[in-house]
Amino acid sequence: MVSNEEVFHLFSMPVPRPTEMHPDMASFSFTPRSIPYDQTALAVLSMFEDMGLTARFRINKDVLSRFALMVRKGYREPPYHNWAHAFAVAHFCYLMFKNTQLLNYLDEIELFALFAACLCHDIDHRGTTNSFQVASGSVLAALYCSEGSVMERHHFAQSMCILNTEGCNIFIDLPRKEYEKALDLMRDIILATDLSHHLRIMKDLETMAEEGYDKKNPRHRSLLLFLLMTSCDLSDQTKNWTNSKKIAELIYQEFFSQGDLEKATGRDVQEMMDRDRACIPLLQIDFLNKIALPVFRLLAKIFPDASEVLQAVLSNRDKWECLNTKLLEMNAPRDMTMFDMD
Ligand SMILES: Cc1nc2ccc(C(=O)NCC(C)C)cc2n2c(-c3cc(OC(C)(C)C)ccc3Cl)nnc12
Ligand SMILES: [Mg+2]
Ligand SMILES: [Zn+2]
Repeated sequence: MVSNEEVFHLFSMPVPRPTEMHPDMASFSFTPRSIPYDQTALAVLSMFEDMGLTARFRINKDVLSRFALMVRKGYREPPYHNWAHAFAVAHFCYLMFKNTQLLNYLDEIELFALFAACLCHDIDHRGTTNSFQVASGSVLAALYCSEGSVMERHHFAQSMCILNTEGCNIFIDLPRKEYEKALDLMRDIILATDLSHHLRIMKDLETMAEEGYDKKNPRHRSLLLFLLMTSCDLSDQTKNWTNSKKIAELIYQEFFSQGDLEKATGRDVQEMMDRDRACIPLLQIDFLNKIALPVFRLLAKIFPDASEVLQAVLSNRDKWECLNTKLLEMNAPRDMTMFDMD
């Protein structure tokens, strides 16, 4: 639980507009990681307000403050899957609202659920993968491995715990039907952040983009929410090269720590988790080409106003190609030491 002083301090402050917090907070090039940790809870309130969600759903300000502080507190501090990631993910959802006609595609309850899911989608992450949970026989695997998406089920369960905590339920004043819809959406959207779920629906996403989004088609509405969630989850790749390179550093710190654990327990290690074998530029080129770029190509096709983010990801992919070529020419080791290169 968060202290009453913390909550009072937050909800007693007048909520600034996002652009009063940072002049370019509503532009795609803005890096949300530049907002200091202790301003992020206020920034969450500010984005809720600016999207009209607080008014539309009569969200009580002290409930929203308690919710934001509880969610932030629900994150651990692994190198990548921490609160800064969740905040950056939610910020991209806000950017889509500010820079595209998002509410021509989704209705407000879907936006509300998507934004809340962005904030909660990795809560209590330990910096290890689903397969590591199963292989190490963790408590979470014992709880969820029969259904799959072990971590994502845990993230949703943790989110429900917060919503069921006294004074923290931001959906509480919704009529019953909207309340149930919001929680169903939260669940489906958080479960959709499992990479294997995303790979399973890629064909359907491409078909939807080909046919053209049809907001009367419930399947299209679900697919669009999943695409938006994945875009938000990958949005660090839509920023400048410095940000992109920094994120890779954090992700491989997490991956290599898992690899070290797997080596220590005599289990075989994937190359991308093995600090002695991984070639980070090649792995990033592969991930951007196979996973990130297809996502942002689809996003740009459905939301032409978001085309600039696709350009940014292409530019980052090209930077990794240049770096890889340079390292090959220098016949240099392509490990973490490469991070002090520009
Ligand atoms: C910069 C960047 N490099 C990555 C390199 C590799 C991988 C990875 O898991 N490779 C496994 C093989 C089987 C593909 C993920 C990476 N990654 C993610 C990410 C995305 C996730 O899932 C969604 C959002 C649904 C795609 C889930 C977890 C993570 Cl960490 N976010 N940023 C990155
Ligand atoms: Mg996740
Ligand atoms: Zn995530």
